[in-house]
Amino acid sequence: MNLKELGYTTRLQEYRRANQLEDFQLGRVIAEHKERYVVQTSEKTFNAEITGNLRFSAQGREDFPAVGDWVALQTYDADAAIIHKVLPRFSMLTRQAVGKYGEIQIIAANIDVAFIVQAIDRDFNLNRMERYLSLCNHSVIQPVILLSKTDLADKMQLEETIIQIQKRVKNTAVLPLSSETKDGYEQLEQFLEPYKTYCFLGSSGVGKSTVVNHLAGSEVLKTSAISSSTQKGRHTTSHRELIVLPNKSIVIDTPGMREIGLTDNADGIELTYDEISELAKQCRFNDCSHTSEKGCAVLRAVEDEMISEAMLENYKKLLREQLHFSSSVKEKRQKSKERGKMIKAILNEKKRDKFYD
Ligand SMILES: Nc1nc2c(ncn2[C@@H]2O[C@H](COP(=O)(O)OP(=O)(O)OP(=O)(O)O)[C@@H](O)[C@H]2O)c(=O)[nH]1
Ligand SMILES: [Zn+2]
Repeated sequence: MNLKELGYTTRLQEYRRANQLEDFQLGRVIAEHKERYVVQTSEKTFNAEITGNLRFSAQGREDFPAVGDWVALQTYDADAAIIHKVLPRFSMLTRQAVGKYGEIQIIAANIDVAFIVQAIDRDFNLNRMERYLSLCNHSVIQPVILLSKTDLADKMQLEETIIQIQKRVKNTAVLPLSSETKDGYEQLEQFLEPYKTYCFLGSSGVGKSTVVNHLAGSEVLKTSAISSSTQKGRHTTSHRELIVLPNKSIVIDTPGMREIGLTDNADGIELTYDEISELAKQCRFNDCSHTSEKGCAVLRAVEDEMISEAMLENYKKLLREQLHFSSSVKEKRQKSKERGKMIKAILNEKKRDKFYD
């Protein structure tokens, strides 16, 4: 497999040259296991760890490698390597780390297109869809909505659902798909370009793995079938989350997600709700909260049924959430700064005491 087949671009090549990384091997992270990484190079896969330097200079999760990352590595054994550098990402999908408030988790790096998968049955939820859209819009990731399991609905329900989506979500392709009947697969395959990287985002059980398996064909189906359900206790090399399809598109398999908390994401939200953002410019007050203010252009648009009230409510909710995240990050930074100052003061005092002893 050459690097191009893993998604290597001329931009990365230029970066490698400009930063004297040509003595290192280059590879893409295809799986991650608690600071241990499986990296695919043009020749083989390596089990890799990061250098101590990289770990100690890391300021947050963003500085560690993630699945989809390009890394410069030095091999030291038949299948072991050390990661020296994470190459700049062109996109990064993040969410709030579950159970760790104010911390981010990287879902995947260097993604071109994200399919937001929702099944037409119980899973379908417009608010959640907008949440995923905000995630994609925050980075330069093109979102496509994949409405799965369409065989579970009749024609009318399908049509109504698509209209419902299009009313709320503008400028985004909606692809109805059934892995049972194969309806929609032709259209899906038209979306998949060689050497570009895709991921399928959505709740558990919406049919993401089934789609990837169908696209991959029987040969990769085996590896996918193993990697889908429980990943515990398996040797890292057998597990890969980055799959190259027969048409040379690259798919990063992400786990089903129950929670998708937003991180520092105001721009992603504004882009997702560009209609509201545009209208807000016409509100009488600059800091209008669009709740009860006089001269609010957004509320007027809701009254005129130009935009839906549910959409406005979700917009506000997401904004509140990301504000909360941002301020808790700030608070954390402030606290650690204060702690640093305190330690410094104590050390200084000790020094002084020594001086007078
Ligand atoms: N009726 C119907 N069932 C489907 C379809 N696609 C998948 N399923 C079924 O839905 C269940 C879940 O499918 P998966 O592909 O494992 O779902 P997933 O999104 O990958 O789930 P996680 O791996 O947990 O994230 C399986 O029992 C599939 O057989 C479909 O198009 N129609
Ligand atoms: Zn307003």
